[in-house]
Amino acid sequence: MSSQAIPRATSLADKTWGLDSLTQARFSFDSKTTAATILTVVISLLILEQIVYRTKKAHLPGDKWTIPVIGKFADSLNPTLENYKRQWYSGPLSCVSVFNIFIVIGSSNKMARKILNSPNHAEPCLVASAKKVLDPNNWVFLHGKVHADYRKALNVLFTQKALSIYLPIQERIYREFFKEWASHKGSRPMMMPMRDLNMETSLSVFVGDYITPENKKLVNKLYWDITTSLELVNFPLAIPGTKVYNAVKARKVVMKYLESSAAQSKVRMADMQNEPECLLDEWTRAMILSKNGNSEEAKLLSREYSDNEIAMVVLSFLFASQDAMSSALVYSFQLTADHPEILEKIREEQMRVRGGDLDAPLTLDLVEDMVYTRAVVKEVLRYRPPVIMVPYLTTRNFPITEDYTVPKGSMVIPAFWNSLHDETCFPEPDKFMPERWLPNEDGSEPLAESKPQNYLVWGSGPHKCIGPQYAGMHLAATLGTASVLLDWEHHRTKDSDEVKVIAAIFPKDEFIATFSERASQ
Ligand code: HEM
Repeated sequence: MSSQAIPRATSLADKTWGLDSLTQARFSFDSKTTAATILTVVISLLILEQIVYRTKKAHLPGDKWTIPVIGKFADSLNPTLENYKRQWYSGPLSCVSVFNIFIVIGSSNKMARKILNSPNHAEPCLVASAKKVLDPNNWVFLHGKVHADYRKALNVLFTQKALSIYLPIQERIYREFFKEWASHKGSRPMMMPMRDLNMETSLSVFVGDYITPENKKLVNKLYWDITTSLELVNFPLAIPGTKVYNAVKARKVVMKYLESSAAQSKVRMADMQNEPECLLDEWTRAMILSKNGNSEEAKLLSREYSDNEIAMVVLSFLFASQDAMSSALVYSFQLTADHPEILEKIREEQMRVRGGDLDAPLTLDLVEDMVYTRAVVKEVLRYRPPVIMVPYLTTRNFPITEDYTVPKGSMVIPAFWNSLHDETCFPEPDKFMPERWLPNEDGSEPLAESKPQNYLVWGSGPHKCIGPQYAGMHLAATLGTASVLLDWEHHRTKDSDEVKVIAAIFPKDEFIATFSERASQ
């Protein structure tokens, strides 16, 4: 090897140390020594990496050694439910390392809730790339009182009054999409068409007509770049060509549309003659009305939220809801196709609550009456929870149990699967059984409701999901309406029961199905 990389002082003209003699030092290059030095440094770093990993791991289950530098990166590129389950059932706490990020997973109900409810020790980081992708200033990264105040102000967007404005918008979109699904010749993977239905519904509910139909399509397309970049661990640098780079670019464009919508809504709602027609309108009107109010909520709302702040909230709603809702929708249709007797019961209930009138507009009361359909939705979310875990980051050493402290700067991940498959309240947990959510014959609460702390579908603690009412209404209304308008057939493949993870979980074959209008129509 001829390259001479590291200059080494090999002799001095005289043996006295000083600036003069130093400048006279003759440097020569010794390639063997250079190679040896590099090798020593590399080996030392690799040994150090293992020592640090072993020290952090302590007695937790997990690999004894970590793969140098990349750790379990290969697994995180191709996550499978089987691999995850192996990890979750290896102990209430277990660990892995990916790109030298030390990750502790809390899979028992106690550990998962402890992580979610310890805001002084851990805060959500969503996924490693989330701050870059969503903008570090996004409200979801706030903490403590500022965050709690923000949430209180946002509650106005999910009141019964607000939800009743959203429902007709949703129903109009379902019916349009169902027509398209039924007119499609032959079977196809339904994950993307169902994602499109969700995106169209979310955008129309959130920003109404402030974004044109063409631009909604563009936002939908751009948002896919955001979704695919939100892997648990991504290539760490946002350099051109990487998913994170594309996602940041997409977010900037999406934000422009959302900011413009917020500005238009403020103007339209300032005129009291105009009625609120979407979530943005609910917010901007509430801001105007609360200017003179004295309640705590009025004070929180009366602050002037900028177009940028409002747009970031809507972006966070899209981020938080889009993939989880698409996952829930896909599994709702797949599981009901695989269990025709359950679909039949949904149909019976839908015909009953709608009084046989399939054109009657949906109302919140009607959705409330759909007891069985809502039990199906609850079971879909338990059986295939869209969000299987939520990454948090420790902000200081976190003594999570008496004998283990998660080091500061580690990722700490509550995993929900074990809680939702706990046979003490969900007997035969791997069976899809909506009946488990219905009251017992004597009217008492079913066993499934006996440990509400186990139902971690929406998380827990200060960052618990803000949209369960909206999500539950959307899922029951979509499935219920589809059940009376459509027939659908699932074309099962060997991958139908396998799971892939794209932020949320989906059937690996993306649910291949055929839809047709119901013969009785
Ligand atoms: C089936 C649908 C959904 C599921 C399974 C789901 C699940 C979750 C989970 C597990 C979390 C993390 C909770 C935690 O850290 O403790 C979360 C947070 C959140 N979700 Fe949802 N979600 C859904 C739909 C929605 C919808 C429709 C919206 C808004 C319209 C929404 C808005 C949010 C927001 C804003 C947060 C962050 C809250 C905060 O940091 O304070 N989600 N969701």
